[in-house]
Amino acid sequence: MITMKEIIRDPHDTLRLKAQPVELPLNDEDRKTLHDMMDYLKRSQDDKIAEQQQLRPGVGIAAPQINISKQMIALFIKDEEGNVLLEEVLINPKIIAHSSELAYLSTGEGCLSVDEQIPGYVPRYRKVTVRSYTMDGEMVKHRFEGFEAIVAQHEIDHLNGVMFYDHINQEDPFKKVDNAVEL
Ligand SMILES: O=C(O)C[C@@H](Cc1ccccc1)[C@H](O)SCc1ccccc1
Ligand code: NI
Repeated sequence: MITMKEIIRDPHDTLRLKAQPVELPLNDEDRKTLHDMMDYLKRSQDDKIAEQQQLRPGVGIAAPQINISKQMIALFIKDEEGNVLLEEVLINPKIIAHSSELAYLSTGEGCLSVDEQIPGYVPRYRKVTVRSYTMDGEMVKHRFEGFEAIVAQHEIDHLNGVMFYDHINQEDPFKKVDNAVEL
């Protein structure tokens, strides 16, 4: 079971590697890893369990964050009423198209692998089309926009050794970003 102990922290080297593509169909070990990642997200969003197990809430997690340098991501996003908006795994994902328009969270971003707060806007594409694969090796295309697109890009960055703060304007972290919507 994944707890905060299994989540590696900056500046661990693995967070800066380009993760390896996984072989399809997934073997049992990789299937278990993905299941454990999704299970972490669900437990982390259950207030009681998160409190008991001292978990930081997450809406996404990438395998490199548990020191597995493979191209696997779990996404789990609910709305305020607790309805599931997105429950998806991305295997060997690639952004194959994106809007010219950008978007960023007015609150900036955090990361389960970064213990300190790093303030600043993180500009990302407002819409992305992601090609990825199912556990059985079927190719799928996902179109994400808004918050879901931001989460997907944050996680895909982890597969490329990129951290959210790499995108923050060092001179002026809260500088308004041209051609971007603030979410
Ligand atoms: O570290 C991770 O990859 C998981 C992050 C992903 C993330 C951070 C900021 C913005 C989008 C995605 C965790 O989900 S951070 C916790 C969190 C929880 C709910 C909403 C936003 C961020
Ligand atoms: Ni992160």
